[in-house]
Amino acid sequence: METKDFSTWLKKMELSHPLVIAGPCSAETEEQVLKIAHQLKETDATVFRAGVWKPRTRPGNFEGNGVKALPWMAKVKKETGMLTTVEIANAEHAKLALEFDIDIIWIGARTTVNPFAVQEIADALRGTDKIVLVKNPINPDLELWIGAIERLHTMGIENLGAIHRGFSSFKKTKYRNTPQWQIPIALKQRFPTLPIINDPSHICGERTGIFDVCQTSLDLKFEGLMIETHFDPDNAWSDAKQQITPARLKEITEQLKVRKDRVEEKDSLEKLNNLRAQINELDKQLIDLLGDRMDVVKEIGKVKKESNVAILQRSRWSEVIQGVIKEGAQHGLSQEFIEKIFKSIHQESIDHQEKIIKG
Ligand SMILES: O=C(O)C(=O)C[C@]1(C(=O)O)C=C[C@@H](O)C=C1
Repeated sequence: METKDFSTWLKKMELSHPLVIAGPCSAETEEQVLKIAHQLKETDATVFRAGVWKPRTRPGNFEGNGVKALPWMAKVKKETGMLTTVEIANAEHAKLALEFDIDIIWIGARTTVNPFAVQEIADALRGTDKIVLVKNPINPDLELWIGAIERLHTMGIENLGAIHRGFSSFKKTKYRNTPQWQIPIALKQRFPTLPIINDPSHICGERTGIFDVCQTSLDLKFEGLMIETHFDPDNAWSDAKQQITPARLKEITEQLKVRKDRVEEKDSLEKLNNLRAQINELDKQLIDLLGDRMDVVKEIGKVKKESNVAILQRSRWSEVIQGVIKEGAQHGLSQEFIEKIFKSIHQESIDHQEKIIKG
């Protein structure tokens, strides 16, 4: 599967810009759906999205109009020429989406987490030539995301893609769902041709920040954007805070910069090569230093073995962390970054000392 070309469906669209999927969080009424779709005709949007079945975290919220809204999507396609897409969460939804000729079907984040549900959907969609997009699971688990894509591929579905909507976290951050960009990047490394669509609406959870997340995703070579759009966002029946108007969508896509794959100008290329040579040298020094540090850690391991002392030394480790955070700040390095790196270093130290103590 790694070597397959998954981008055919996107290439066939012959777009001169990243794919834009837009439309309301929920299909509220036929009038609302059609009004938004007609306003989107003035934008770069090629695909119209609307939630028909809405999985909600807590009960008592609007859970979508269900099958009743599917003919509205057909009307959108007929009146505007846009392709249509809805989220499905089970095999029954999958069958209905096929029956109503929805062009792109996406599997939601809360469904991707459940391999049984994904398998039932894959069975229901077996052999379809419709495009199927898989949102990342709500938990940061790349293998689960890939597993869902594999289940669909095994059922003969070739037109595949992924949607990155960020990941739930217990820790409060400025995002509704933290992007954890390293995860979609790792997906791209494994499946270089698999189109990945970014969903800044669910990452941000509010309007501000949408532009920045879009720009980051384009800088990381994502193939498209899915943005929740409503003519009256404040009065939307779901996710009111994160929807934007079609006019704002137009502004955003006009301001976004799509960058080239690589540097072509001779002078810049020379500069870049020089800087990369410096990076190579510095990386080598970093590894040498890490190796030296680990040699000292191993010596400490021997002392601990002789004295029968525990590997984990919490107060010493706090002292180390406090020191490097302070040092890092002087170099403009964030506390989060330093903590992440030193957590890995600490783990490696513990692994080495365990080997010494046990051996
Ligand atoms: O100072 C020690 O006791 C060590 O073993 C070194 C080290 C480190 O990597 O800095 C490793 C494990 C301990 O929890 C604390 C610190």
